Amino acid sequence: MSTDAPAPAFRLDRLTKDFSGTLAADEVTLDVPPGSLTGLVGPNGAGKTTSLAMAVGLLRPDSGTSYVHGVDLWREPDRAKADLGVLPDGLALPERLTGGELLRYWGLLRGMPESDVASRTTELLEVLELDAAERRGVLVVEYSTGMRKKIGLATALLHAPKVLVLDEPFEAVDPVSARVLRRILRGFVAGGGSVVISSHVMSLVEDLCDRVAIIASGRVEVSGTLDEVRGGEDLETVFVRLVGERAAAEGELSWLADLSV
Ligand SMILES: Nc1ncnc2c1ncn2[C@@H]1O[C@H](COP(=O)(O)OP(=O)(O)OP(=O)(O)O)[C@@H](O)[C@H]1O
Repeated sequence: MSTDAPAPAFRLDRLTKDFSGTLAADEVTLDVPPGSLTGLVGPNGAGKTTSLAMAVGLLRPDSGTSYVHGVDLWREPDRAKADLGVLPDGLALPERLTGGELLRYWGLLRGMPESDVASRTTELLEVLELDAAERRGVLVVEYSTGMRKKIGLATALLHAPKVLVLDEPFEAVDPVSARVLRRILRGFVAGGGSVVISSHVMSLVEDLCDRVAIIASGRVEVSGTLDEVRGGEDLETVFVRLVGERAAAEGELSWLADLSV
């Protein structure tokens, strides 16, 4: 066996899901090396959320599994999930709590020591700029979409996981917070952590990620380092070529073409 490449920190291994005839994920396979930041991109309905949900244990695959540092997540979920921080799509949070209360609840549920939960909660609320809302006693149910995304991220980070899986973490997040988040993720990776994010923003993936996978119609079309996948072009060009661009039909949306009064 070759000893060249380190064992992946996170592996999606032939994950497959058929929703009553819709093959949402077709043997989706992806290796995330330790200390890397992988961007998962693909058009709407490509299977990103389905694949990530199966990979983190939120959706049972028809077949295939995932491994967190070699631990089979579907065979040993408790062990695998201890090292996993997840921001799922459409996170359902206990809403009648403040952000701080939610993090405390989450941390104690994870079995963390109270003092760690308290100090990390304070720090996370401050770094993610949720501390002012906390002082006003704002409940999560009253949070904006971006604030909900940030408190979701805080729950993913609280227990210092080794692998982060974040479904569209930058969606609805303001530019200042996005910078903070990029800084957090870069620091996390520099410390040996591994990250998978899904995103529709090619420039963000090119700026942040060192690896990328393009998924279309439930299949990983290409994956590798950013440079391998781009092959000298920009990511959007490669993406559109692989995924296929819909040609404009003559007269398309003609009712929008002349809005003169
Ligand atoms: N619970 C479900 N029941 C039936 N079909 C589903 C279900 N969830 C997803 N699908 C279908 O599976 C396919 C993949 O959906 P998925 O949400 O994984 O795509 P995605 O790449 O995350 O899309 P987007 O970029 O729009 O978020 C789509 O055809 C979708 O309609």
